[in-house]
Amino acid sequence: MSGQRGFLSIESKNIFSILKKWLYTEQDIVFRELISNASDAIEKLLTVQMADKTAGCYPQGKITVTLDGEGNRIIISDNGVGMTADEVNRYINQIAFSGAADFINQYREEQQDSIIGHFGVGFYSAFMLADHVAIETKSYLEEAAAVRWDCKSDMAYEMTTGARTSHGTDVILYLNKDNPYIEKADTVHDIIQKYFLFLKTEIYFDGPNFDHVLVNDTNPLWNQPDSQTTTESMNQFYRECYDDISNPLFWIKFESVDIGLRGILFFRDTKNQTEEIDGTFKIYNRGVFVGENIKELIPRFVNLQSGIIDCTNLPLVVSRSTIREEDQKADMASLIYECLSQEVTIGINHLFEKNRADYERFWPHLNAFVKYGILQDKIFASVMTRKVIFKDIYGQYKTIPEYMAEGEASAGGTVYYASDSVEQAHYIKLFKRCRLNALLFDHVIDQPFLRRQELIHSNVRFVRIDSDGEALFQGAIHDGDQGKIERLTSKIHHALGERLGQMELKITNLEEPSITTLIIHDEKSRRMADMLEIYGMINQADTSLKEMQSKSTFLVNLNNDIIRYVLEASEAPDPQGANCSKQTDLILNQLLDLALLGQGALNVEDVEGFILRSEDIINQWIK
Ligand SMILES: Nc1ncnc2c1ncn2[C@@H]1O[C@H](COP(=O)(O)OP(=O)(O)OP(=O)(O)O)[C@@H](O)[C@H]1O
Repeated sequence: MSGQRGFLSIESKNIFSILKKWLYTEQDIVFRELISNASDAIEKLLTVQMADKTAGCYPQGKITVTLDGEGNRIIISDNGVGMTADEVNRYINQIAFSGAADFINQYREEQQDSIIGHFGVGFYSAFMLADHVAIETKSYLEEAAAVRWDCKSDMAYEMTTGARTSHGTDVILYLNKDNPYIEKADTVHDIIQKYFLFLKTEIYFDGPNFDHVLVNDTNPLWNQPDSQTTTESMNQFYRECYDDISNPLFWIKFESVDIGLRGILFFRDTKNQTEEIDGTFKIYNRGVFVGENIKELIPRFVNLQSGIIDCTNLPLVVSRSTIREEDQKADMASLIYECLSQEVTIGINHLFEKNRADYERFWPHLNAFVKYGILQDKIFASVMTRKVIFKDIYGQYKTIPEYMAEGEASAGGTVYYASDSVEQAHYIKLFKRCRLNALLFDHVIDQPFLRRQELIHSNVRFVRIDSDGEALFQGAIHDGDQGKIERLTSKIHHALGERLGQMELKITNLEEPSITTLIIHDEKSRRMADMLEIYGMINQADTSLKEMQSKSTFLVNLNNDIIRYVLEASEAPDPQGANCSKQTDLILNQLLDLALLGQGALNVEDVEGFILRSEDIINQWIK
């Protein structure tokens, strides 16, 4: 071939100037671009072979990256389709594909990293590392001559007869003095592995301390049939891929032929941490790394777990020859997004339906994930809302429909819940004593989850265990009670006076005789008070202000021995001269304090009175 010289076309100037700006920012992408081209060339040859039965049988595709320290070169070789002189002219010299130029112009104003990270600038990225780039290539076509192309970054090129004897391409980078790779074979190996860990074509690396080392896994687990994968292989894959010392709890393998998507979602062992942290989602395009945790592709709640997807139609790597319209890109992204929502929904629902024991065993790790998913994702919510489980106060897991079906406490469409099993321990015990049930809503996500449930199910009321319980404890007034109620009311007002504050007094016969007194909140006003506290409008310690905000009732059980004693106690001095009224006052004050203590709402000022009265009672015993 007689030498051909020329200058690169005008559009390439744009690319060069942009590349210069990007210099030193993300030089790793040179490897991504050039190895992708090599892999494409091998794929093209396979396509030719499949389409044309008369075509020869080509050797298995192979890419070799060589770090030549002595020659100060990096060489990327493939045995793919190669290029004829005409193709080099068309694809390399005239990069005048207007689409690409437009595309680059459009994005040049944007943040540079995001452009180069997501959209390949192709072969010309080689000039980020090298002042001089050469191509040695030979087309697979019979009779095609080998071609050598040399270009120094002054934009002039020269084409001469090449040295290759077999089809394929070598791209040779004569490195700049200040390139960061020549002494760092380990770094180069790791970069290739980062981008091409799962490429279908074998990639070998040669360099100081690397003797033709295979870099990638050409048959990743998500491409293998289930019969070939074992629990141990999955566990090992997960631990290595996500640098975790624990095995995953379980995984979901999925595939959508329509959009060319395959992947695995690993459910992480969160070790019962109360604050779950995000997982890592790795995204590949035909085994080429695209990015991690890309929010346009991975539903937010799915990203609480770790996973991997490989999609042949990913929009984020845009080939110069297949630049897609913006709206099409957005469509593909939302298809992937929806597909992931669906797969996760199917997987978790399957676990609930087919293996409830494991679903419950994993629940501490899945709790926030499932509830967050319901709050955030319509598809997931439509299936999983009725399958959220809560521990009840007896330690059994139940869905809300299961709890409602039990009757008793849920009569009238009410779900009783405890939001803090320590703070509300007194009421939990009370519920147990009355053989009633309530669910534990004690995760931080439970309150927003509950509010959403109320919006959706207007016929279900959620009531905290210490609120609106009067109906639950089934108070009743019998014939002849009226007189007792009046007498007791007067004794209570005499004893407690101002201490009752805004509280309503209610005297009734509760079915359960062991309950003496109870403070019951009005659910609505209690929530209002809690909200004011959350927004800092009420100080947490300021229990009296909180009380004022939340309407509550002081419930006194006529069907209780202590209350009967108070009721019957004479107000005249006894034969020893003791003042009986003083004694009932003391008992009633003490009962109010105990009710407040049960609520965790005893004021600092009241504590002193409570201690003195308690000592008084002990003194009366020991005398
Ligand atoms: N190793 C190779 N073997 C055969 N042809 C190649 C090789 N490298 C590049 N080419 C040809 O040169 C063209 C331009 O490559 P370039 O990497 O610049 O763009 P692209 O691969 O089309 O798009 P992208 O911007 O995504 O990289 C390719 O489309 C291909 O036809």
